[in-house]
Amino acid sequence: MARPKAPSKPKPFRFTSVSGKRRIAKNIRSKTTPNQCSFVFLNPSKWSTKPPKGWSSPETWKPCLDTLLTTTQGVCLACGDETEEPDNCECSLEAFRAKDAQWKKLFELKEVEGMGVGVFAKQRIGPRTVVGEYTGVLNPPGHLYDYGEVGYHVEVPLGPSIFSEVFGTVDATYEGSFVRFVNHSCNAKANLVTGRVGRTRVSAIMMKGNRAVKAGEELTVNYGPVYFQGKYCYCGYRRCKYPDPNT
Ligand SMILES: C[S@@+](CC[C@H](N)C(=O)[O-])C[C@H]1O[C@@H](n2cnc3c(N)ncnc32)[C@H](O)[C@@H]1O
Repeated sequence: MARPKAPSKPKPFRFTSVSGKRRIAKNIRSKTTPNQCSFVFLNPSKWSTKPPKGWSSPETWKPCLDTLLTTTQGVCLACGDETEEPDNCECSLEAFRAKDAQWKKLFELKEVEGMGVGVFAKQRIGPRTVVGEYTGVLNPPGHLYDYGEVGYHVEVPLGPSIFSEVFGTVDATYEGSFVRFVNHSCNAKANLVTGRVGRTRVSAIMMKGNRAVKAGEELTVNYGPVYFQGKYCYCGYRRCKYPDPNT
């Protein structure tokens, strides 16, 4: 599972501002420009040659994508195989990612007042649709915010077992897919899920079983209570759980 060849020139994301102008997207706090990237990769120099605490078989430790992300368990997010038997499906990660690369057919990025950029559907997206993979650089356990910005990370279990207690984080601060722009709502219609495609563990956004987004509607997920410790939510839902008392 070598890192795929990166495109020669990284492409930034563009969004439509509230005034209707097309702009290059920036990260909320650092104002750095994230680039589009359709795969998960790692920088071996950030990973210790010693196995992380809790790693099940220290003698097999090797900080590479094959060791960290190959799994034979979990639901396949490409074909929906739920049997936890990866031999039932031969889904290809490349094909899954190639479909994701066409994201602009289904979604567009638009400014959401007070929340930066958000993801909007161009056409109806139905229940249980896998919307896109959360991609970026895989950071080691315990390095949640060392190399990135709060808000652009997802935790991912490492090693062959889905019951692993060792977690890394996929950091999309500088490189990631369009799903890094998905905002939080207390009435979210999608979830962030961890599954597999073929034999590779992936994190992706998936529509809930009973919810759909209409054309023109924003796609949102629930970030969970930990994210909102000490922060306010501006989702605007009438039963918002973390409202700003001053608004
Ligand atoms: C994964 S990013 C989403 C994309 C982000 N809007 C952007 O422009 O890059 C998460 C960040 O978006 C903002 N955000 C998303 N949903 C929010 C909400 N419901 N209320 C307040 N801020 C939100 C916060 O700054 C959060 O750290």
